[in-house]
Amino acid sequence: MTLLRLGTRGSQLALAQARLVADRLEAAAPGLAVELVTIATAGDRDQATPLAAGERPGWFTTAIQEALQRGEVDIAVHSLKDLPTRRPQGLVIAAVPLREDPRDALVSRTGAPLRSLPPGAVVGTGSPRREAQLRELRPDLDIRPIRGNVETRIRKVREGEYDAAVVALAGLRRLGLEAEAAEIFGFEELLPAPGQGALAVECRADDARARGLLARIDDPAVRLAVTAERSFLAAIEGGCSFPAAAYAEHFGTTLKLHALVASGGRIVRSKMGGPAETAAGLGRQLAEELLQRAGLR
Ligand SMILES: NCc1[nH]cc(CCC(=O)O)c1CC(=O)O
Repeated sequence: MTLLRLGTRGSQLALAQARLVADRLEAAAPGLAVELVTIATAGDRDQATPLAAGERPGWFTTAIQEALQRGEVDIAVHSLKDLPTRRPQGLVIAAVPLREDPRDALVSRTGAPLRSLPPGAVVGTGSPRREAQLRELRPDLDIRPIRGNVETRIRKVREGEYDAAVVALAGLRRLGLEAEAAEIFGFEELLPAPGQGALAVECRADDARARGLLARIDDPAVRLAVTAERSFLAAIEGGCSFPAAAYAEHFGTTLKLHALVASGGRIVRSKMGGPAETAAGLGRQLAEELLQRAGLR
């Protein structure tokens, strides 16, 4: 019996995701036992500061990466969309094992979809990406910051602090709360964050044992899709600090990357197709096009 220590946040969603990865690893490597080690991140310690995605890179991941670098755990599981595009020293993303449905969902107090919320309804989201797209769909809404894990946000809606909130469908599904979704948004309405719904498993670059084990649960198709999305994000971050969204769809051996940037109350959208193995280039090219069209280059 050999042991692998897995570092994870302690939220219900993080633990559900960590168990998914642990189960896959144990199934792929008979005789392996995976032990979950919970680690509190800055985002877990501070539940009050309004959180703008992208404003605090590493808020949910850095403490776990540091434990990995110190050798306190052997692997780390993250929601890929929380992982900054800037890579830390000595760590690799050795598996992108599975992706849940990447779409965003609306949770509302009365069960009403977005179009049926009353004028001026209070909608919770701390994400500038979600806010920009919601404003285009419903300019009358009162969009307010919301913090806390998925269950907390649902509770704040139920208790009437908000009429509705937008959350990742992946989070609802993994918590067994899919029935809470009043609406699931199409990509043309609310394009997700790069990497949404996907998991990333990191280990130390020089840990051959962990790399070998993680290679067994890597999904190359998911990896290519999120590579396109993250290379888009990295190129946008180099050019501006505006909200961005991206999702890469698979069609056999080709990828179709949908992306948008929001700037000055305006959303600029585009899409681009290409062979899956050109994923990184596809992301960079689409970022360049959008930055130019948005007048940011
Ligand atoms: N930082 C929040 C966060 N990070 C990952 C998820 C959900 C799972 C995922 O998107 O992969 C969420 C919650 C949400 O966006 O509603």
